[in-house]
Amino acid sequence: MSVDPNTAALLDRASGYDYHEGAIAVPQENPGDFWSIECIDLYKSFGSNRVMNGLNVGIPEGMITVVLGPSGTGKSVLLSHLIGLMFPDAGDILVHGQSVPNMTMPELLEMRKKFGILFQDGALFGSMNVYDNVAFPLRQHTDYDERQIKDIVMGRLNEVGLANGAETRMPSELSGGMRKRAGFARALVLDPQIVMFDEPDSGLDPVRTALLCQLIEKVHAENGGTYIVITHDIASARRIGEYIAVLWKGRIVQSGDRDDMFESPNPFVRQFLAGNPGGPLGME
Ligand SMILES: Nc1ncnc2c1ncn2[C@@H]1O[C@H](COP(=O)(O)OP(=O)(O)OP(=O)(O)O)[C@@H](O)[C@H]1O
Repeated sequence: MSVDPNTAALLDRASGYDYHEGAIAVPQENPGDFWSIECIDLYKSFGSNRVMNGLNVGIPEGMITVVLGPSGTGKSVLLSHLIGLMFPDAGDILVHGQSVPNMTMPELLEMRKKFGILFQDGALFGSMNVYDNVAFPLRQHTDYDERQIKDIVMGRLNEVGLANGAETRMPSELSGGMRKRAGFARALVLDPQIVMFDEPDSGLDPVRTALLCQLIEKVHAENGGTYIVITHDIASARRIGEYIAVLWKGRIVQSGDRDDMFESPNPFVRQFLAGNPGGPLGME
């Protein structure tokens, strides 16, 4: 399947700028030293819909990376590839230097233990209260007794500001922001090395989005680890993105440190980060 001529022309123009696809070229002596995750020349189509179109990006170890792009541009598909829920038609994904598409099922299951994921709506089990939701991964994947589980669950709930009686409430009794915080606590209970957030700002007003961003930064500062935040919210990217990758039409237009990105000479990136409807990128 070929890329439509307008897209090809815009991507060619974008590739004339310094940073395009450049970041992945940073050498590392040992796998995982610098890049926690590397996506190399990823292609993925659903029928005639090409979603990943030669995507290259590195996710730096130990930082908060924001993957920013408009709706429908392949952000959730990218997340699914990182944890081996989807596989590329071509290209490779390395997690700490190991190729995800080439893993056996047991290796995949082991690799996924590195990840904690906060889904858009928190993805809580509706039939369990907040405490049992957060305890669930511990009961599934560890031999801890209930006293140890309680220590961890209440510690994590305290961290996200939900250890104040909210633990006994059902998900349907929580606000959208509380559901996300409960999902965040659950994503952390197994001490993941990599935490992914799929549009943490979706459905939240600007103040609650800002508070959630503050919480993500605080928890990251306390726990370390590699955080990947998928969003189309530029304010969130500016607030928490130490490293930012701009995704458009299944490719990374530019990635780099926040300051480099917000001072980018690349008109595509400038348009994205300014949220400006006028500019070289269209939303067609
Ligand atoms: N399982 C699937 N089967 C077929 N097409 C899919 C599948 N998953 C995603 N797509 C398509 O891939 C494209 C990208 O979808 P994706 O959900 O990754 O976008 P997104 O950038 O996360 O968008 P949003 O910000 O709206 O959530 C869309 O055209 C979507 O229809």
